[in-house]
Amino acid sequence: RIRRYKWEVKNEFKSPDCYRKMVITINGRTPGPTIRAQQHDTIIVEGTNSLFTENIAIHWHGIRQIGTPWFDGSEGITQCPILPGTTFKYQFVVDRPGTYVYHAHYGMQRDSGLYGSIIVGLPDGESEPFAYDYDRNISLNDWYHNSTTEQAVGLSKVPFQWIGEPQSLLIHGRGRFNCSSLSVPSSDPGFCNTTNPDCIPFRLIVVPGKTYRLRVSSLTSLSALSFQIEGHKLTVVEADGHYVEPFVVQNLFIYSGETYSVLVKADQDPTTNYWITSNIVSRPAPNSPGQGVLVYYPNHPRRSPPTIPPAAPVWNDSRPRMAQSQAIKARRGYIHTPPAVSDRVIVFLNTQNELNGRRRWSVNNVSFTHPLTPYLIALKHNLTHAFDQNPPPDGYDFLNYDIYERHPNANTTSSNGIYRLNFNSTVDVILQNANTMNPNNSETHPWHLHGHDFWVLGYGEGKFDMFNDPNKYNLVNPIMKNTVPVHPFGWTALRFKADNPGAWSFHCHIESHLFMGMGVVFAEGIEKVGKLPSSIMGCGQTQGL
Ligand SMILES: O=C1O[C@H]([C@@H](O)CO)C(O)=C1O
Repeated sequence: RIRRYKWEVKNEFKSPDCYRKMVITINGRTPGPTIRAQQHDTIIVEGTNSLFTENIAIHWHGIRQIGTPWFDGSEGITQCPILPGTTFKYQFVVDRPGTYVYHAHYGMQRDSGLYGSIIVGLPDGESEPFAYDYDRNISLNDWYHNSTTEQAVGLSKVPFQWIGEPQSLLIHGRGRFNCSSLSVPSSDPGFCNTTNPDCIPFRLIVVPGKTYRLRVSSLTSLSALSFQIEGHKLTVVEADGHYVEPFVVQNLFIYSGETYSVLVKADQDPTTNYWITSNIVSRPAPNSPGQGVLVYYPNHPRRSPPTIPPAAPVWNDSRPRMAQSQAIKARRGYIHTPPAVSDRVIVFLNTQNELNGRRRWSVNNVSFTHPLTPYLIALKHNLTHAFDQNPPPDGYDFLNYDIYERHPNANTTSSNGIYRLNFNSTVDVILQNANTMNPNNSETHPWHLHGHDFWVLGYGEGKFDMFNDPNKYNLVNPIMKNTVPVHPFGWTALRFKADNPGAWSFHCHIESHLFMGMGVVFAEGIEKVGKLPSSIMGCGQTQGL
């Protein structure tokens, strides 16, 4: 089946957390419309860019774009930007059931509210390996009051001006900023108003005794979150479109770019309502939690729970987060066994550095910059001057580097060179975390791979040991994912098959970190890429192709 969507992308004033701000909407909404489809359907989205002055590009996160690498939606990698006033048609097949997301992939535009969910069901007659009565969707986000452009200017200026922590957390597009905390109150009553209908808290109405499949996704700009429903256990059954061997948690840790399905049974005292909360972990965030309400039918939906919202986990204890990452295994009967060995091992040391006085993030001491000509087009048309032809390094100085200290060479290098992978080869990637430029500090980075799923072979603390740690890899039932955290001062090991012809971004899903250079590009099987559509052309050296 073909599912067609016509979207208009616009600037509008909205108050998702009661504070009025210019946002980017799709057909008047943020989050945008949910795409619902069945496995093997073709999705056609005709998106008109009605922004006044900004380009756009939309990435279909978790959809591998097999045979359509030009519709991945990553500006500068797979396409030229979509200019204001123009309409771009994305067309691709959703080849796997599961929970996915879409979002802007142009600069840090996702932060302005251009995001939504993609839900792919099984074909008729097939069923999931778990039972539930109702299917519901919750997207989580964090929210800033200044504009994406202001953030970008601060991040790229000397001295560096950090974006700071978000002003609020949104649950399905709604949050609650404390308007009375504004230092300069506005005379305009609509400017920050807790009675604004845009910021009515999210409510999930449940029927006592029924089981709900909640599809929880996070598209935060920065924050790692802990999600919980007061008094209710969450059974994790799906991660990034793959079935998980079920396990029960009180709170789900979720990183930007991840999706999960959890089963929740409405089995508590039905005479009251319960808090649904999101809290920031891994960073010392001063703000209040995201709050929604689980409403037991037929209680009044406006009735607040009688309790104080459940306490957040301690923000700086990474052990429970590491433990939950390690608990996620492929479900029995749905295991894709990884290749036993790999053809190439690439170790990515993640560091914070400076480049000509600017604060940057680097991978193996290379801070990524975008070329003007998208890689896919440059590679296919052999435009060898479009980007640096020298590949970045496959590793770093393992023996001597101290991950618990600041990078000794504060001045990093920058490049737009890429990693060329042999087609159909098996590649291992070890993400190695380290100290930032601040003493005794290491952050959490969710890394997202376009165009593929990878097996998560293991996580560890400290410096990855090339000789011993590979012996501990899980080759029996590793989960496949497209986004994975690397925990503070830790490492994460992945394996994937370079079997999807195209050019694919692999990057930290924190908007500001990617903007500051925390990403790489993989290319494989370019000779197998079909004829590129002319709609992706127009920028850099692609004019006239
Ligand atoms: O990129 C970042 O910069 C700041 C901080 O390191 C600046 O000192 C921070 O918390 C980041 O994640």
